Amino acid sequence: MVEPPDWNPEEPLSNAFPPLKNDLILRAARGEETERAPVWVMRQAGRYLPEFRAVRAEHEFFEICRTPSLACEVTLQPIRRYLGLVDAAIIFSDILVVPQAMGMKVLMNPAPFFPAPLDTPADIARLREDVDVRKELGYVFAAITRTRHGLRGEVPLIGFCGAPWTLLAYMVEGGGSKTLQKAKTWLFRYPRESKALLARIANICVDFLVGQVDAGAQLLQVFDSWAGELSPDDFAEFALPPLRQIATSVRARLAEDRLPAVPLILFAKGANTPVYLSAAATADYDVLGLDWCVRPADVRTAAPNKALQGNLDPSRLYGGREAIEDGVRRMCATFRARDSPPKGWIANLGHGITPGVDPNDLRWFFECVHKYSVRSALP
Ligand SMILES: Cc1c2[nH]c(c1CCC(=O)O)Cc1[nH]c(c(CCC(=O)O)c1C)Cc1[nH]c(c(CCC(=O)O)c1C)Cc1[nH]c(c(C)c1CCC(=O)O)C2
Repeated sequence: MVEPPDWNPEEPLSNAFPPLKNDLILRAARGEETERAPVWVMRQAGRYLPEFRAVRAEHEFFEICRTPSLACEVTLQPIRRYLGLVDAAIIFSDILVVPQAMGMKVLMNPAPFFPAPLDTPADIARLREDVDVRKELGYVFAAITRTRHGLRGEVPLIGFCGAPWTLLAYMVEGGGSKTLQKAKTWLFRYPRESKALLARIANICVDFLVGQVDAGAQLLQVFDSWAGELSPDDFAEFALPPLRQIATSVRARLAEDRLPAVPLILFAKGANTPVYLSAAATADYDVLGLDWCVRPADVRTAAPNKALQGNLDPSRLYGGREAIEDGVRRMCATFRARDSPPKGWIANLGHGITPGVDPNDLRWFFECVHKYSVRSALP
């Protein structure tokens, strides 16, 4: 493990942060209709940015995650570049730091790789029994506190974690997978053990998310990247209970610890159709993230009390200025349709930005959102 040279675990977390200058995303997340849509993009600190690639050329992926000064630097890169255009920062880290905290080895070369995945439930014995989240993941908290100061109040800082189902899938598959055959074998062959492990992961996520708020995170997002690989019934049986557990417990713990009641975002990729969304809407998240395979008008009735986030196809950013402008115009018109009830909307892509996008095209995406998400700009 790389020892973070600039982080003293004994150092108290300072929470005297600079005052926030832009609260657009916080208002939208709470369900308010805003003067224009706040906008950020998933993976906005990433390989499409030359300044990120320059840092990556010098440091390993998890070394950046574990070194607060580096994590802070790459989190700030897109904020600096797009100042005045982007409305939130997301802390640089990865969802796979939680399996690491549970005692699993995870490499990134360049995709995630677990040298010793969980083959059968007997392997659960290899996991750390009690995870001291502050000890294992305190470097994320230190990075958040440092970044909150570094942001100087320009935009709010988002903390995040992976959802238990997506994390279990990585821990069992040992990396990415097209079919999730091993992870699904677990769910269907060992449902009891799977549910127990999902609940155990959820408990760690709760400590991790509460710690991130304590350190300075102003919104939280849970990424369930593989939610849509489950049938609606299996989603409801396996993925949803730990997602509910996370939202309910995080809110209770924040209140107990007198921490800010930050908005919670759930991005359950692929779990987009009304049947999934009406289930997801029963969990206590403020915002539901959408991928690009659904029209907002079709889901408003399934989740009437939720703000929405999304949902331009990230590949549109490869299509040039006209394709981006057309896509954003249409996205704004559908999220802001006159006959839809006014409700919070956070503009975003429908999944993470991909390597190879021209950073100037992302700038154009932001500019188009600023232009077309103003209600009066629409026909
Ligand atoms: C599934 C998942 C992972 N990580 C994450 C998810 C959920 C979102 C999603 O579905 O995309 C979440 C994530 N990963 C990263 C962030 C940082 C914050 C941000 O800018 O959004 C966040 C929020 C950095 C990263 N995480 C990773 C990179 C690129 C790796 C590199 O720098 O070499 C970055 C910037 C690597 C990573 N990490 C992961 C994969 C599958 C990969 C490799 C493939 C890929 O890049 O998409 C696991």
